[in-house]
Amino acid sequence: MASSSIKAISSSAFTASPPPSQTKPQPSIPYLLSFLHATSRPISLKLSRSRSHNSHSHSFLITNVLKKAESSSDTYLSKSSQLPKPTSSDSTPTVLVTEKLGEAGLEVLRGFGNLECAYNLSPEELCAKISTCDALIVRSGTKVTRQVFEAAKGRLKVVGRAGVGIDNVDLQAATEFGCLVVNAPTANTVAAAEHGIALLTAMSRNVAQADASIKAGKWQRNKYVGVSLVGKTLAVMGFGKVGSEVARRAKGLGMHVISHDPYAPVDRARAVGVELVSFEQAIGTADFISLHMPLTPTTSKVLNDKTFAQMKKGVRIINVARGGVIDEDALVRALDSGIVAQAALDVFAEEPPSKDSKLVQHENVTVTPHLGASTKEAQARLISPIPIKTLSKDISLHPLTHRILHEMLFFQEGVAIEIAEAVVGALKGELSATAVNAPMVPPEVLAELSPYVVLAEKLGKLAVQLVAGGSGITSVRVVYKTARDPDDLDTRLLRAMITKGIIEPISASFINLVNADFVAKDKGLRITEERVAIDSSPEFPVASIQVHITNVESKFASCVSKNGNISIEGKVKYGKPHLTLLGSFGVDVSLEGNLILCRQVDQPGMIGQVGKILGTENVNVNFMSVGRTIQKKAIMAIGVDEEPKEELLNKIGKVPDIEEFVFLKLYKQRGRPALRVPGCAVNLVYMVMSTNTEAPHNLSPMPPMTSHITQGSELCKPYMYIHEIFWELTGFGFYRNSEVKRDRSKSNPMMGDPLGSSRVSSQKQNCEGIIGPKADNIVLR
Ligand SMILES: NC(=O)C1=CN([C@@H]2O[C@H](COP(=O)(O)OP(=O)(O)OC[C@H]3O[C@@H](n4cnc5c(N)ncnc54)[C@H](O)[C@@H]3O)[C@@H](O)[C@H]2O)C=CC1
Ligand SMILES: O=C(O)C(=O)COP(=O)(O)O
Repeated sequence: MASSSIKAISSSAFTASPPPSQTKPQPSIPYLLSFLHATSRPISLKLSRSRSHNSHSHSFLITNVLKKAESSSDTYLSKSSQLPKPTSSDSTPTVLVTEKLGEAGLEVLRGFGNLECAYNLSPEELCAKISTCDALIVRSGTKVTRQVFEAAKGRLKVVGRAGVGIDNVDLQAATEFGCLVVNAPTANTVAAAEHGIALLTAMSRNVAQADASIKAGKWQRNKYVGVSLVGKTLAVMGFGKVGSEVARRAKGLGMHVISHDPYAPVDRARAVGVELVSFEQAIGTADFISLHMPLTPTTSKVLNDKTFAQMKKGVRIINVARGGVIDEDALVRALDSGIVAQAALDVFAEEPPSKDSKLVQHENVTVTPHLGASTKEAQARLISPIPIKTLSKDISLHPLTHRILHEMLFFQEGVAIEIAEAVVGALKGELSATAVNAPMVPPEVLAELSPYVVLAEKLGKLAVQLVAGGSGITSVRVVYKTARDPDDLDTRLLRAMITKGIIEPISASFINLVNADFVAKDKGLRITEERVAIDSSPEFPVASIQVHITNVESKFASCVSKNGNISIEGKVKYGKPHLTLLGSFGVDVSLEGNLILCRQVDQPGMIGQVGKILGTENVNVNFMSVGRTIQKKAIMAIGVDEEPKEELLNKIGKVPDIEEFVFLKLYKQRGRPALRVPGCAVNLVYMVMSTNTEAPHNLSPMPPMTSHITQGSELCKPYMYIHEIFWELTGFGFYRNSEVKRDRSKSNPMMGDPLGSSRVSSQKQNCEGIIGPKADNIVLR
């Protein structure tokens, strides 16, 4: 059990630096759940639409703790106080869509909140509108600049890019403002690949030019002799989703396909029969070059005078990626000199390009107006290579699971639905699977970390309240005791929640996974993390979390450890956060409600005296714990539901032999802290399918659960339903309020122990037990 080694696992070690003067992130209107807002509930309450929390209403006894940071952000704080506070009337989120989106996606958005479609807005008009919007959905035609985030005045929580390329969104600004950016990375892949192939074939046979010629009354058969594709070498630059689909199709046309992509796995390319080669080899040997990389500082103008000079004379270029990856003036020169025989372009550095653009007007250039993603199927409809009826006949399934299975196995959803669901999910406080500027925490990691996430935020809140006013926090050390290997413990979420717990109560900032590190750095707060390896079962991710605040004075001397730091430690017990160490004193206090901590002489009668004071003032005590210390001292921790009046606290302070006491406000958890994680349905259905195709028939609704699935669209119900079952019955820590309890007498040994081990692998087995024919081994109440 003893700690065997200590090593730093990661660190967001920030040196105090003055915050940028003009670009302060503004606080969000705190009605959204989870990581996207400041709220008393740290984790998304699934399917809930309650948005009535106002973090600004919490009063704290501590002031001036982040003195240094606050004094340097006076302007920001005073500005923030002018922000509109949420009211019940504006609690329905507003989503602004600035470019054409498929009707199916708009329908999802309408079902969730206020939808406003305003196309062709000028930058000024967008800025004027954005402060009334919670989400913005754009395609490639809207530039979401820093000015837009500034103009949003903290209300904008998510930007949805209905497509792949996010080069039109200022990601740095979004992150600084704590605004999540999500995209729809898969729905238009096939469309873009097909357009690439369309341009390849059209260009090689002069289709566009010949079409224009014949419409102009000419018949020029000799002029438009084309080139054949079969046996020619195509270099696919960027072997990602689109590039690999282009490669697959080009091989079908009999081409020899090579690819350059510094990050693509060799195996994936080999599986398609494509050889990965160096940049020079790719451009030096290809007859056709098709561009499929993102526009980044590295790929900007990657085709330029120098690289055109390295190409085979007469090479043909296709660009369905981004105009900026080509130096367009250099391409005109290469076309004029004959190095490049032809080019087919869907994208341009400036869109739309100027009417008299030499490139667009060049006779050897075929152009389309950024149409890569523009098919009906990509934008809105489902693509179904296998008809539903065929599938249903082969595998007899409950209707509830149809949509999930089809989508998983056979369907690709349109961009509109993909982005609408991502944005709605983000507004509900879920971590999005398509987040672009937040770390992706896989669903199974999220599931097992969830109780620790609650603990982390509570420890942050507690620690900051133990700091005496006037001493600025600059350095926080977090220690995780864990039996897990470093690779098996992702602490970003825990660090973000500790940061949130420390900073939010004492400043106008709001913290989420997107901006936690940025805000900490901005406030000159250095957070370092350490791992203490313990010799025990790695079943649980973390055995305990310690928060140490260094170089500060405390208002409760008992929480200062021997090395002079404010030190607290917490553990998750039975799915609930507990305080287990205060300074050098062991305690065991459930971190719910508010907390009164007293240090007293260890003698009979103390508990009675304090209890009597609380009782006469009608303050309900929900728990009490006394920890003895050496030297005849004791620490008494009292959990109270209400916030006691100041006179009452003074009375406690006057009890003889109470040497010091502190009141800490931790807020009561409202509702059931639970987490809806995208992707669970897929895990579950995968499991069901792989083990028992009959099982979905047994997904008949269980009454206590159905109340949770009545919200939301019909379309979502199967998901919600399966999420409910999955989490209620298998996600450890989610049956916190005893809604789900195993009745051992009815346990079915064939089905495994449904509330047993909580590791991911066994969760799947547990699901089998629960979703299988005999689900009566679970009692719901
Ligand atoms: N014209 C249109 O309407 C559409 C355009 N696109 C664009 O197509 C491009 C590719 O999209 P996806 O395949 O979905 O993205 P992806 O992220 O799946 O693939 C991009 C690939 O480029 C590779 N890459 C990154 N840097 C590279 C470099 N320096 N050299 C070579 N390869 C590099 C990456 O490793 C990755 O494999 C993006 O620029 C996207 O914006 C996508 C959809 C529609
Ligand atoms: O998804 C992409 O990257 C695209 O370029 C598609 O752009 P669009 O949504 O059609 O404006």
